[in-house]
Amino acid sequence: MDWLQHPIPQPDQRYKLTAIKRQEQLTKPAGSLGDLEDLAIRLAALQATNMPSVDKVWISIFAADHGIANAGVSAFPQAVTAEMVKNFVHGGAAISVLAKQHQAHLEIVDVGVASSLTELNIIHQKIALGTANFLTQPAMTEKQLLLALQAGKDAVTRALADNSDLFIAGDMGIANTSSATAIACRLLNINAQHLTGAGTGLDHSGIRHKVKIIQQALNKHASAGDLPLSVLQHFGGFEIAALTGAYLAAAQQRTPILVDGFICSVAALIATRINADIKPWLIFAHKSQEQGHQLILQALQAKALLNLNMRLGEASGAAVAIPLLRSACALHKQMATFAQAQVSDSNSKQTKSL
Ligand SMILES: O=C(O)c1ccc[n+]([C@@H]2O[C@H](COP(=O)([O-])O)[C@@H](O)[C@H]2O)c1
Ligand SMILES: Cc1cc2nc[nH]c2cc1C
Repeated sequence: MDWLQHPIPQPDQRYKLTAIKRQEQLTKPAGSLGDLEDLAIRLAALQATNMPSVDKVWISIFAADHGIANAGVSAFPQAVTAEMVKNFVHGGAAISVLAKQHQAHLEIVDVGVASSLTELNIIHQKIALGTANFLTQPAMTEKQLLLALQAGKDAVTRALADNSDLFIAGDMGIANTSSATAIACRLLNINAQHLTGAGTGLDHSGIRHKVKIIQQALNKHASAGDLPLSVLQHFGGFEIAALTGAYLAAAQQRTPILVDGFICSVAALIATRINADIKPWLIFAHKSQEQGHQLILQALQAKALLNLNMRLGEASGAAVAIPLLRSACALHKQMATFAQAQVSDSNSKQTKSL
């Protein structure tokens, strides 16, 4: 698995400078398009082009189950993971609607759903029938971890073969906020109490129980240390490992990444711990309502584009941000410059009327 350590290129500074200059020349007061200007400049540098575009968007949803679901940490039963995968395929899920609305390619990858999905038209890379319960043992073996990371890389290979100019990944897995929370607690050295949230909708006593379980697991695996791959192996899940592998592979291959909510941001955090050079390739779409997301974003020194109180996962928060990226690119490309439109710029002499 030496590919994990492959270098990640820096964004292209020449295209960045050219894009900054162009933004200064467009017919608007300097900086008035705010974060949309930064987005266009970032995308120009990442895509190494004068005119960035996000016309071809690729979305991979990684689905898997979690042994920790047995500990009663989710408001929903484990069966929902498989049921939602069917819903994705049949077009009824939020991400199905959003992918269609934005003409994005949507694929579902089964990396560890507990029930058989062989009849479905999805990518079949099932590693096991869910992770082991990390309360009692490591969530996965080292071999399983490597397979899950590879499944993420494989998704990027398909995205690039399709000439995608933006990569989005999403997660589906009942109990995966417990997995993601435990990982973040260990990587950031924070107690479970400060990071644990409601996930799919636990009430106060449900959250108290979830905190207890996650803290117990953190104590049990104290000797696992805080190296990112060890933490991932101990706390899971297969879809989080696939997200991590996908993000690293996308950045290695110069593809900008639009990151979804809490679970995806934890995968992004793991990826930055494996190779900090990934940072500029990660565009954070939204701040999830999940309690710990703000702390993860802070740790990554990242500002999310949107704050819509969403907490769905399945790449939905990233998908709703696609039009923002498209607007940023369209403005950058199509607005007239002051010279072209013969509009006086801020340096022009004021004509004094007597
Ligand atoms: O990404 C988020 O911000 C997010 C926040 C809360 C819940 N989810 C989704 O809900 C599921 C996990 O929630 P839970 O309560 O079962 O741990 C999983 O399928 C996630 O995609 C996702
Ligand atoms: C219904 C449902 C849909 C989801 N989509 C992503 N995670 C989810 C969790 C639940 C429970």
